[in-house]
Amino acid sequence: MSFAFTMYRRCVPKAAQILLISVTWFCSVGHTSITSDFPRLASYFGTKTRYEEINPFLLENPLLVNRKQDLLPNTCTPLQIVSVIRHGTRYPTHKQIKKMKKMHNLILQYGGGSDLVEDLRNWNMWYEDWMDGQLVQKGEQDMNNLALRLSSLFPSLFTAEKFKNCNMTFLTSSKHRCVDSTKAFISGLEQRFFGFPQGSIIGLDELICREPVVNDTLMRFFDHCEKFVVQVEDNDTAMHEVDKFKESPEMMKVLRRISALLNIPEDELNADLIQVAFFTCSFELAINNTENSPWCKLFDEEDGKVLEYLNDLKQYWKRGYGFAINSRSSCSLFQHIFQHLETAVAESKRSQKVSNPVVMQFGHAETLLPLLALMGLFKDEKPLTAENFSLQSERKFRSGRIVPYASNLVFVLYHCDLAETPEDEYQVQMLLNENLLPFPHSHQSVCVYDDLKKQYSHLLENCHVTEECKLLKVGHVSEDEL
Ligand SMILES: O=P(O)(O)O[C@H]1[C@H](OP(=O)(O)O)[C@@H](OP(=O)(O)O)[C@H](O)[C@@H](O)[C@H]1OP(=O)(O)O
Repeated sequence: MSFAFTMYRRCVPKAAQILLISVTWFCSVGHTSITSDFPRLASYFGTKTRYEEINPFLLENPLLVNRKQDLLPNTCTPLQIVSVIRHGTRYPTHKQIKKMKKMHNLILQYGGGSDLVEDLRNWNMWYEDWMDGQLVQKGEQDMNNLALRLSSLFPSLFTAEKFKNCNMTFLTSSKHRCVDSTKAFISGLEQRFFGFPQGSIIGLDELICREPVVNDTLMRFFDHCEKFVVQVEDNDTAMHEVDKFKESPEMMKVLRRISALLNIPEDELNADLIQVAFFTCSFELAINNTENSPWCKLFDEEDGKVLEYLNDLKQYWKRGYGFAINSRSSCSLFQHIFQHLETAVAESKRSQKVSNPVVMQFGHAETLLPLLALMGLFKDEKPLTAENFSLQSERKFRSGRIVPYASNLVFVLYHCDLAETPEDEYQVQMLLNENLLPFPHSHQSVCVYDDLKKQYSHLLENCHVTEECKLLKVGHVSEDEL
């Protein structure tokens, strides 16, 4: 058995882990000078965070792939990748645009007395209702570049031949931003394989499978889960902790500061309007790359932390660990991923070609977060509540680190030639946003496929989404849901 393979055998021995950590540390430290000039607020935008905050070197070179050294050695061949990807950068939703207009009008009505207020008064409110969450041009680039980077990270999987032979699957949620993201991703692949320019409509007749396939049952499972819809989505009391934090001392402090800065009476403002002002700063940066928007000058770093927590509370209670049904509703997607892996392993054992080596599935933050929670990732010891903002300052559940725009969870299945036993031949790694993601049960970055199946047998065998989503009785969510 080779030294390299021994190092990675089973759930990677300690020495290799230290090596991996050192490589990761070196990479991130090596890039601190690039990030130092960026607005500090940009790391507090939660789900409105641009992808480059996670991998800052992409600001310099959006096609740079620097993770090759983290993957399994050459004695292991990638057989398949199965991914769940959030759409790229998008416009604000209609709901947020409405709030933006209200906030800007308040500044026009009351504001005065400082250069900052003057800048905000002169700011052009260019967001319009029709934009409603649609993918922006930067979002297309996000996807195009992601396709180029992933295909260069796994060149043996992303080949022109597999593409032409329809051995790649592209599933998407029905929302515009996801369909357009899928198309932009496919266009990135075409660019790689055939040299088409980005966004080109020139096609090859034989490329019948270049159209995304809409599958809301998988990518918008939350809409199809009655228990989730009734007990969480449509339940006014489910976001209790979020609503409470909107009235918290931390939030009130931010509100009072903004009220004084803008000369707007405190009772004209509320947490939603403060939050939308902060989001406007995020949209200006993510969509237009504007680093000096007057909206950003309203906030200091402490405000950023409070507003990030407000967003994280929503994600936690609506999509994360807050209620069990949030993650249980994603069982079918989880099982679907494993069905792909299982088929690939079976085909490989029969010495057949893997029929579906590339599976790309495009959805939302609300697709990815429940899935990650189902797998036990980013789980803090204590729940996120309105009262524990300070206690949670080092929390794992930071949506901006987990599900920024274009975030992606990738399962990579390998066949390893030098395995000691037949079971050890198949190994899995996970990447989140192109960085190795340790498995929660072992904290290791590689796992034998059979071990992984055992680890998640309770989800693979005992989670039946029709049962999980059945609404037994209408009413409040019980405490044991926590
Ligand atoms: O606060 P907004 O209106 O932007 O909320 C969006 C969701 O955005 P997010 O909370 O994740 O920042 C959006 O998720 P996305 O992944 O598609 O961006 C979600 O699909 C949409 O329904 C909005 O949720 P809402 O809170 O139900 O309005």
